[in-house]
Amino acid sequence: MSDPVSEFPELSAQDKASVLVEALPWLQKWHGALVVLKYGGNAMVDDELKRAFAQDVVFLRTAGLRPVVVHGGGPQISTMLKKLDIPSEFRGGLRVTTPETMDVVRMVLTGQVGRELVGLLNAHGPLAVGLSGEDAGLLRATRRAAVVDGEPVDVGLVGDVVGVDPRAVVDLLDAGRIPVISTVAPEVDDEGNPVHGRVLNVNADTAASAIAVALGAQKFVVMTDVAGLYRDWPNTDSLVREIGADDLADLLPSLESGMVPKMEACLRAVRGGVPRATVIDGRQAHSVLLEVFTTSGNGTMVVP
Ligand SMILES: Nc1ncnc2c1ncn2[C@@H]1O[C@H](COP(=O)(O)OP(=O)(O)O)[C@@H](O)[C@H]1O
Ligand SMILES: CC(=O)N[C@@H](CCC(=O)OP(=O)(O)O)C(=O)O
Repeated sequence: MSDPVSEFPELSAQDKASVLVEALPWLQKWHGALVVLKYGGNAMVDDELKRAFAQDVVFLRTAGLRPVVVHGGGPQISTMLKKLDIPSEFRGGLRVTTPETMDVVRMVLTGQVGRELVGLLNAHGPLAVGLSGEDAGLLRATRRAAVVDGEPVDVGLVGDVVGVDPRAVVDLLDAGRIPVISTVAPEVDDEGNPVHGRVLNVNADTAASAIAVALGAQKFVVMTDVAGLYRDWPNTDSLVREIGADDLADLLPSLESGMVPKMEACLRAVRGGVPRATVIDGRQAHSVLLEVFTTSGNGTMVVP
């Protein structure tokens, strides 16, 4: 392989050295750490950003961290449903999922979005392996209802993760691979017995936090399409840099729908033992690297 050329010829040698030196304590702190990254559908609509994300994940792995990617794909599911002329609506932030819609959700998440991410990561070497919540009993979910104006609403084949068996993910990490997980989950009944042949559509933020807790992750990072959590949305002066779990729990009821599953996921992660959960701006190239390896960090950090 020929030597790589500089991607940033406009930076001085001193600037480049400063960036590397600033990263040193963070490289030491996070060496060996298991980090779960939730990659959202809205953060993956631009090819350049997707490639930058793949570079960041491979960077983490090369620096000795253990990254696990959990992805969504809401916009991609909506695009495919439209192409197939299947009507689609959201109630209480959840997609109303008929059996026909579920086939498309599964096809798009596992067969399209997951495959694309695996391909982008593997442009750097044979690292990524894709799996879905259906593989090796990774996820189990029960049916849930959305709540709209205080009333439960039937949203069809939508689930809540009630169990995670992370052993397949750990096996891949131990083999030096990067697991890439799509969040389709087999249905179980209230006793935990499988409901044969049925899979459920689960919100990817919520599933990612359950996976982070089950893996005992040291860090949970959720990418989105805003700079972070705004206390007083959409007032851009109200960006929250750090928030404690109790403060966040008090704020949750006042948040609007898009941010609710994300912040709930962060809260569940820290309450489940993950020391830090961060929401970062997926529209900024290399936001993962900035979050993990710089002192100023990025986005909104939730701490216990
Ligand atoms: N308090 C808030 N802080 C930040 N974003 C908010 C807030 N309330 C609502 N939002 C909206 O939530 C959106 C993020 O949610 P969503 O679109 O579901 O993301 P994704 O597809 O990345 O999972 C933001 O783009 C923003 O429009
Ligand atoms: C139940 C439900 O709404 N599921 C989501 C699953 C995908 C997802 O969560 O994707 P993002 O992370 O890109 O939003 C959906 O069907 O869109």
